[in-house]
Amino acid sequence: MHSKEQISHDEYQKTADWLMSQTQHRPQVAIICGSGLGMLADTLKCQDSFAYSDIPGFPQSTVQGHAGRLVFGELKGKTCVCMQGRFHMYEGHSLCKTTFPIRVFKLLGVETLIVTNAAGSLADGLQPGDIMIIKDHINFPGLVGLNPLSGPNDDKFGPRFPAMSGCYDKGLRCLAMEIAKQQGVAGFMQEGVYAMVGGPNFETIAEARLLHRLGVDAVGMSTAPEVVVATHCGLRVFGLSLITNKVVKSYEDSECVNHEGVLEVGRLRSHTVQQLVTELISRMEINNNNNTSNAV
Ligand SMILES: O=P(O)(O)O[C@@H]1C[C@H](O)[C@@H](CO)O1
Ligand SMILES: Nc1nc2[nH]cnc2c(=O)[nH]1
Repeated sequence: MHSKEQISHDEYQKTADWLMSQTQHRPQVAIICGSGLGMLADTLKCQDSFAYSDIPGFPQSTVQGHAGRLVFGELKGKTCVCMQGRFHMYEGHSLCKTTFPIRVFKLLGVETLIVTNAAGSLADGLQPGDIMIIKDHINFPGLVGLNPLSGPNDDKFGPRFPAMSGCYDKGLRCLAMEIAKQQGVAGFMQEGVYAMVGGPNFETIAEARLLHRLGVDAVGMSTAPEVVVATHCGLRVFGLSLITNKVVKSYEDSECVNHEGVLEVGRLRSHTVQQLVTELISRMEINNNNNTSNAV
């Protein structure tokens, strides 16, 4: 079911054209807010915002903690667009739909994508409340063919066989670490590998042990398809996971993860994430060669 649906170039373009007719903002940076991290959009000045239900072609967000609004605005001299709420495979969306906004952003002239998510930690050194800069990912659905790029390739967006090594920009990762040190939060920040699983259930103990043995530092239910599509169309990507819980790996452990707890940690750490992302956007250099006039 997931690989069959195709979205034509015209459909992405129609949505981009509609947005450009509704706002003067021409974003350079797009931000996707993970569960409980929607407040990132509040930092934008001179906002124009649109409910997903009002945007032609946009899917609808159905998850608690994902408001379902696209917010445009200015942040530290950069024009940004922020998704307050993302789309997950487990909601029943096709992977093309979950990643629909990414190609629209490309057509709007976006150059850099910042993805955030809530994730459970497998690494012993990552505690709830820690922030993991995503160094790389394992896209489990992608490994078995559930990939938003399946089906005929749209050459206007990118190549048939895109490379994914280096898809999380090293320069931005280093800059984020430097900022964390300056902001005094480096003690609870480290780089790691994120793995996407399909969800919506959390992991069994045996699954958690498997992921741990495979070298996964944090696990969640999103992000990888967005990053695959962004990398395919040439966007620079920065990603971070807010660790909201430890994934239970022991049969002796009676703790149980739940979505409310995930949202709560998001709220507790929201200010830190906001400050980090704001400073990163302020200090990142933008290559202004990806404006709407030469976007594919
Ligand atoms: O949108 P993200 O990846 O932040 O959401 C995570 C994964 C599930 O959707 C949810 C579980 O609580 O949080
Ligand atoms: N799969 C998964 N997703 C999460 N999102 C937040 N915490 C978790 C978790 O423990 N597992």
